[in-house]
Amino acid sequence: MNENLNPSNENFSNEDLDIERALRPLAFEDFSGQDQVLENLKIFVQAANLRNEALDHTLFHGPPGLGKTTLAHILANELGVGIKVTSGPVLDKPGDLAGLLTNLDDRDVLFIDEIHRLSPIVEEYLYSAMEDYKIDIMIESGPNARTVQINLNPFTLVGATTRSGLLTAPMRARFGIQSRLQYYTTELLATIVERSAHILNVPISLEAAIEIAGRSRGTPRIANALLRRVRDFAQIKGNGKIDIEISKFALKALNVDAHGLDEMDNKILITLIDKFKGGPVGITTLATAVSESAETIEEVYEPFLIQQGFIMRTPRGREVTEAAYKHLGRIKGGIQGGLF
Ligand SMILES: Nc1ncnc2c1ncn2[C@@H]1O[C@H](COP(=O)(O)OP(=O)(O)OP(=O)(O)O)[C@@H](O)[C@H]1O
Ligand SMILES: [Mg+2]
Repeated sequence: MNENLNPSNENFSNEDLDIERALRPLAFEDFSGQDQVLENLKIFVQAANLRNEALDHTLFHGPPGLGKTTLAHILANELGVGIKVTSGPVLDKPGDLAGLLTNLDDRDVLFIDEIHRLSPIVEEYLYSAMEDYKIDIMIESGPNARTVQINLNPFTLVGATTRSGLLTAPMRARFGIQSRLQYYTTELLATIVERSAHILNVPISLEAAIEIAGRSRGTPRIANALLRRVRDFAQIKGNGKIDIEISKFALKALNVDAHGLDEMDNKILITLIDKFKGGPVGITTLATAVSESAETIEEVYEPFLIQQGFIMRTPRGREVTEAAYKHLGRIKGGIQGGLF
């Protein structure tokens, strides 16, 4: 799993990751939001269960912390099967993959996180496993070396990626089900915060849940992380209950952006304003200016900035909006927009 590699949770401790696991929904019923995705998955799972077949290979893509790993585990639970978990960078030899594949029981889920980071040899090896549930295995070595074909149990590959643009076309084509996860609304995140508070056994007011939700960058993982930090403040500085006052106090002390924007979000907006007079500017130029890859900006950062109305995509490139100037306390056509 890539829990330590993505921008939204790099500062989390091990304890945080344990709690994150405890807060993870285990069934369709506990999972809020992503309605369209969920409706479809429920039907596909029901049909697969009815026919006693493996679910079609399923790809989840979308920004970090929106529920891809969670959904992979939910799928296995709802199919009533086992799950084996690995990730693209870990699987560096076809032999590793063969070991996993031959140990799958009928209809099991194999979850490959960061599937865009599979090595080309491993990826190619996966193709026949996905398509025909067959793999070639090399036995013996030297002059007696030969390959034998092994039949696998029918299984479901669940892939997750934050960077679907980096998936090869043949890989993508082998997923019968492909779902893109979207950012969550504040209302939805507030219900997730309330559910998590309930699990953590800490009382919270609706107003406080909404306040925390609104600063969570549309992302359940961030909402849960903020909730845990606010809970610390409530226990040490307050009376243990999370109300709006202690929430505001804690979020201010934590230096959380009013919209939950992270460092890179703000860097992108500030760069657009200060270096490019607010744009429009091409994505590659912008990417170079903020030292990030164009694909990451397009897939991880930009969708949220667009959804929040801070950036517009125009035919000539990316442009900041009035709201971005306001958010950063800048004046449009300020110093940089003057004479020069
Ligand atoms: N719809 C949801 N309802 C409740 N909690 C959720 C939901 N989606 C995600 N979460 C919570 O957010 C946390 C992060 O979700 P998850 O690990 O599934 O994200 P991810 O998309 O796999 O992220 P990454 O790309 O970083 O791997 C989970 O531990 C879970 O508690
Ligand atoms: Mg994940």
